[in-house]
Amino acid sequence: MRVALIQVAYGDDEPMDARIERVAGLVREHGPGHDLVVLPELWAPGGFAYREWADRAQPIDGPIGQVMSAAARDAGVTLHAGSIVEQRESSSVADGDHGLSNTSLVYGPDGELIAAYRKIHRFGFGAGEPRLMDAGEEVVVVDLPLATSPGETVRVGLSTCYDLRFPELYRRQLDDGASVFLVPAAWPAPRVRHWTLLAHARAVENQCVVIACNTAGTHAGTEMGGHSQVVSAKGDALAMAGTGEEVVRVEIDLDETAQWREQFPVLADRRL
Ligand SMILES: O=C(O)CCC(=O)C(=O)O
Repeated sequence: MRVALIQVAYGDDEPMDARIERVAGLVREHGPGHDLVVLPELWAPGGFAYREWADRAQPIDGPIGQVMSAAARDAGVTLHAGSIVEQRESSSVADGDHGLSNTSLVYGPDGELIAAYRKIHRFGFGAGEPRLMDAGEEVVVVDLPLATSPGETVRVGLSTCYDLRFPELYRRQLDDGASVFLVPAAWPAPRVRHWTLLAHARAVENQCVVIACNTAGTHAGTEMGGHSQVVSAKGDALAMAGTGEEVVRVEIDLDETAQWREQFPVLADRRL
């Protein structure tokens, strides 16, 4: 499986509309020839731009979704478009809810929406996400089409940033058949060691590939950590970005995951 992670860098001075066009251009430029392109969490509204989130919220089929769907189609790739601040339909907003979710969107090479995942674990310890957004409740595992091998799919589990700290979520995804975990993030620089450590831990303990795309640059006073990474099911770093804007390209041998699980059958020793 050929994958490109686009580690987007941004600051406070780039208007959201300009960034949406710029990132769509990056998908069109770097996507062709890959099976999957992955973008970071909340790259359009700003991962830590709490004050702007309400104004920048959109429904799933809003302007960001439309531009990302077109970019996936033009590039002929499956696109994990990172996440948006989703303005949910009033029918899905319960009493006391904010009506907003941190929602990841995945499009197929035909531009159709394949999956949406609402971040389950909200980051901020009472401020930020828990104060402004509602927690997702659904574990999402989905078969993604491989654009360069028509008819073939890979089963992936979706999660977002802070979710990486909660191993039980990944066990659920594993039990639902995932062999790859996709993790967009806006993970800050001061804790980037946790980011790399936890991605390796999730890969090793579940014998799954981890594809984790972080943000770069500094916005809303928060320096992002970069270091987007792809970790094999054996726990080897197949690719690791630096700290700036970067496109990381990697070819993943999906057969190696099944071979490793057979060769070192640790999952068979679980006691439930
Ligand atoms: O867990 C962390 O250290 C960072 C999490 C985060 O920034 C997020 O979920 O947006």
